Formats: sequence, structure tokens, C-alpha cells
Amino acid sequence: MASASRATPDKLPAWQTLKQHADELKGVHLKTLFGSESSRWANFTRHEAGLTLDLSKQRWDDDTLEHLLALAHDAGVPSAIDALLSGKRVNVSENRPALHTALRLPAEATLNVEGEDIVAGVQESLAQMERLVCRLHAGQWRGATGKPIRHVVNLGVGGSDLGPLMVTHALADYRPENIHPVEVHFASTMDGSQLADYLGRLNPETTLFVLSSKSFTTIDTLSNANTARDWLLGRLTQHSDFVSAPPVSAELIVRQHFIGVSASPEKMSEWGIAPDHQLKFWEWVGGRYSLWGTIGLPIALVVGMTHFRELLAGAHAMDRHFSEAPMEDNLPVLLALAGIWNVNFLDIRAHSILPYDGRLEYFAAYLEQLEMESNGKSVTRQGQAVNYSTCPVLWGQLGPNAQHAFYQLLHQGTQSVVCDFIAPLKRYDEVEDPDTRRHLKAQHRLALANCFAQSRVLMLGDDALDDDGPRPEHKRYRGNQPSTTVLLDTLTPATLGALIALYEHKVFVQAVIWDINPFDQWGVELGKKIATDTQGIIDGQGDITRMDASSRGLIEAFWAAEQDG
Ligand SMILES: O=P(O)(O)OC[C@H]1O[C@H](O)[C@H](O)[C@@H](O)[C@@H]1O
Repeated sequence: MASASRATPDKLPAWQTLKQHADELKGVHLKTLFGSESSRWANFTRHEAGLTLDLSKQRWDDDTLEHLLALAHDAGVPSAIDALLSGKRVNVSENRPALHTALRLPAEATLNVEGEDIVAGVQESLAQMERLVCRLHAGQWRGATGKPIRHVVNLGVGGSDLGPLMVTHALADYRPENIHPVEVHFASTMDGSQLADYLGRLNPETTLFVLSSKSFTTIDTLSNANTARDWLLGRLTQHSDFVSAPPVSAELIVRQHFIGVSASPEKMSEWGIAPDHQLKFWEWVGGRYSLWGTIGLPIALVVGMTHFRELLAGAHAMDRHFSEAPMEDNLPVLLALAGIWNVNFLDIRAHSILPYDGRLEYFAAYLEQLEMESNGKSVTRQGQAVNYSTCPVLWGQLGPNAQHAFYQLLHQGTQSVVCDFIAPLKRYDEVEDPDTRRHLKAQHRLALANCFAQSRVLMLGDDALDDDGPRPEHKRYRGNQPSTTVLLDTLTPATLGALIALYEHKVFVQAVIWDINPFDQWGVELGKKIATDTQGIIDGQGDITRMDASSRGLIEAFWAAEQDG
């Protein structure tokens, strides 16, 4: 990481140069930039690890990129990348490394961190996960009444939910054949609504819960876990119409129906997870960076360990590229610099993520946590308030659906938004039936046509039309909205791994330039504490008169509703 004494980015010479350069470029429309540079595609597009990154529709030119690369250099990006990958304590507020990249090192690699090779431990944790996965896929994991497990429900939230949820959905086509069928589900919300749905339709005899929580203190997950345990105990320790087998002991039920995944084995044991059903990981893996290890259990259950390891290998290919490629060809660095340019120099602080592939339905939700929880910060690593913008507001959903929802604002709203379009070049080759394949391939072409059309219209506005006839103001498109397009050769475990790693490293490079710590999340702590106090007051154990009028009114409304029955 950059040295503790480095200047904040706004004090670096390249920042001032970029400010002046932005003043010159601000009035230039994107279509003009394209008009004057026929080589934009070649200049601003790079290919690596099965991904094509097209940055040519950003509102920048060759000089911009040169100045941004100087900024990255002056901010210490190359040495920060080394510090990250070699296991230096880059998470300064928690005084520990951030070593998610170690989770995807090849088995034969070594990585010495503070005198210890950590690769062997990582491989052992993967091997333990593999043993559990094999038992489930072989139909050998039996519930307390002796029936093979058919459903696995992951109880986790944030980083213990979003990554596995996103990847299992994206790679559902990669289910292994000839295994005992195990369906994987996710329940995260503390209100219990997702869990209640599963409890209403799953058979307790054949359902296993994975308690996924790095800290094993997250109330959302623990409250779901307690509800699940009571449901199992209620159904399996006594005779019921639902369960055919004779009642079994509570101890056996907890043992056979719960796996724990956490960095705190003590807390897993306290909760009652059997030691051999505990999958561990390390404090040096951030929650939102944890899908690559044992938190990835639901992924391995859906796609099998071979595909899970391909996911890791794809991410590792991007790690190597990040570590070795010169900055001007380095995909994560370039993607990060485009973001810095938009946020800090063009004042574009809204960012939309728009995949044109239904399998990437949860990608935007995943990135919302990755980017905003990492870089939604306003103090430097030395604890001083920043006087420049950091992470933009980021949101998104499937592009084709968003076209019918919020693209209106992208095309004719009052503010600039930068968009990331994401799509695979090839799809549906594996569909056996020729007629269905032909139809689906046509649908893929349709989706790509829409993807390419939208970024073009956002760029050119009215000029995307050949006919430049007069039209009323409400039908005009100003264009000039920048975008990035990421094309996957095809969506595989490896290219998905590379795509996720691309964004992880982009977030890191931006954090280095902004001089903030992307690996902590202190901003979520106060809300948790006040929620505990508020719960006490709702339960009648606190002093409501200390509260503000609005919060008091809300609680009183709830009390009144409870009394009404
Ligand atoms: O995995 P856990 O310890 O249960 O944490 C789950 C999530 O909750 C926290 O409040 C954090 O904001 C997230 O970064 C984290 O991923």
C-alpha cells in the first residue's frame, strides 16, 4: 500500500493536470471524440482471461489516459498491488492483510506471510469442503431420521450471501451430472420471510442448513438459524403427520442438519455445530471477498468442485495479469482509472451495472456491496476527512429489463450516469435440440443487439439515427453518456472468476488513489448498536422518552398495532 505519509490525491501534480484537462474536455461531446479518432476501439480496448474490456465509449482521450496513469503512478498503485498480493497489512484500521487472492492460488504455489506459508492451510480448507460436497453429492449425508439430504439452505447475509447467490445463479448450467440431486437455496433477511417460505415447503428430514457467517455474531443470520433449529426440533423430536420416522434426539438433529462456515470456530461450537461439520476461514479474508473459500460451499454444491476450482483458476489468471501487466494494459487499473476520471473530474457520481444475460441477475447486487461497502468512505487511511468524492452511487439490474424501467433517466434525465454493459459473446452452443438452439441463439443475438444499441444511443444521442429531421424537444436525446462494455468470450466458471476479480481489483486501485481503506466497514456498526437499543425499547425495557419524536411515533404505532392483535 502507498506509504503512510503520501499526499492525498488532490495534492498530486497529476490531479491538477487532470483538472485543467477536464475543463478543456468537458465541452467536447463523445461523438466528437469518436469523429476525431478512428483508432479509439484499438486504443481503448484490451483482452485478457476471456474478457474484452471496451473503454472507448468513456469521455476521455489519449491525453486523459496518460495523465490518469501518471496519477496512478504518483499515488503508488504499483507498490500497493505488490503489498496487497504479498500479504502486507493493507487493512490498516483492523491491522491485517486482505488475502482473498491467496484463496485462489494454485495448490503448488507458496505464499509466505509473516513467516508462514499460508497456501497449505487454504488447500486443506478446500479439501475439507470437498469432502462434505462429495458426501452430499453421493447421497451419503443423511438427516437425523436416516434420509439423504435433498435441500441445502444457506443462511447468511452480505458477503456470506451475495457472492454465493450470484455465482450459483450465474453457473447453474454447470451442474455436474450423475450426482444425488441437492437443491441449494438462500435465506438472508432478518424478517424471516425468505426462510418462512422454505420452512413451509421443505421436508425437515431432508433439509440441511449452512450457517454462513464470518463473525458468527450477525443477528440476521443467527435469528434465521434459531428459527430453523426450532423448526427441525419441533418436527423431528416428536411424532407429527409430516414426518414418518420415529422421533430422534435434539443432539443428532443439530449435528446432522447444520454445517457452520466461519472465522470463529469457538462461536460455531458454542452454537452447537459439530467440530467436523465446521468449515473455517481466516480473519484476513474480508466478508465481501470471501466467496473463493469455504463461504463458497453453496457454489461448490451447485457446480461441483471441478468447476469451483475453474472459478478460482479464472480469478487467479486475473490476479496474475493484475500483478504483471504494465499499467497501461492492466484491465483492473484501466477500469479503475475510468471511474476516477468520471467521479473526480467529470463529476459523474452515479454508476449503473447492466448485464445482458439473465444468468447474471444478481451481479449488480453483488457489486453494490463490493464497491459501496469497500469504497463508500470519507476519511483517508490516516483518518483525515477527504475533500474529494469517492465511491459513486452504484445500482443496476438486468439490462434488457432495465430498458423497460429506468433507462428513461439514462437517456433523458438531468444527470450523467456511467453504465457498465456486460454480455457473453457466445451462448447456447450446448443446447441439444437444433430448433430450440436456433431460437435461443436468435434471442442471444437480440440481446446483444440491444446491448450494443443502448451504449451507442447513450453515446451519440440523436446522431445514432441517420434521419436528422426536426423533432420536438421531448423526443430529443442528448447522448454524451459514457459507458464501459465488458464482453465475456463465453460465460464459464473461469471467465466469471476473472470478471469478479477484475472488479475486486478495480475497487482496490480506486481505494489506493483515493487513499482510503477498502477492507473495513465501520459505517455499518452504529446502525447495529442502535438497532439493539431500539429493540430493547420496543420490548419495553428502555426509556422511550429519550427518543426523537419520529422514532417514538413509529414505535408507538407498532405497539398500537400489536394491541389490536
Ligand atoms: O459474515 P458475517 O460476519 O455474518 O457478516 C455479514 C455481513 O454483515 C456485516 O454487517 C457487514 O457489513 C458485511 O461486510 C458482512 O458481509
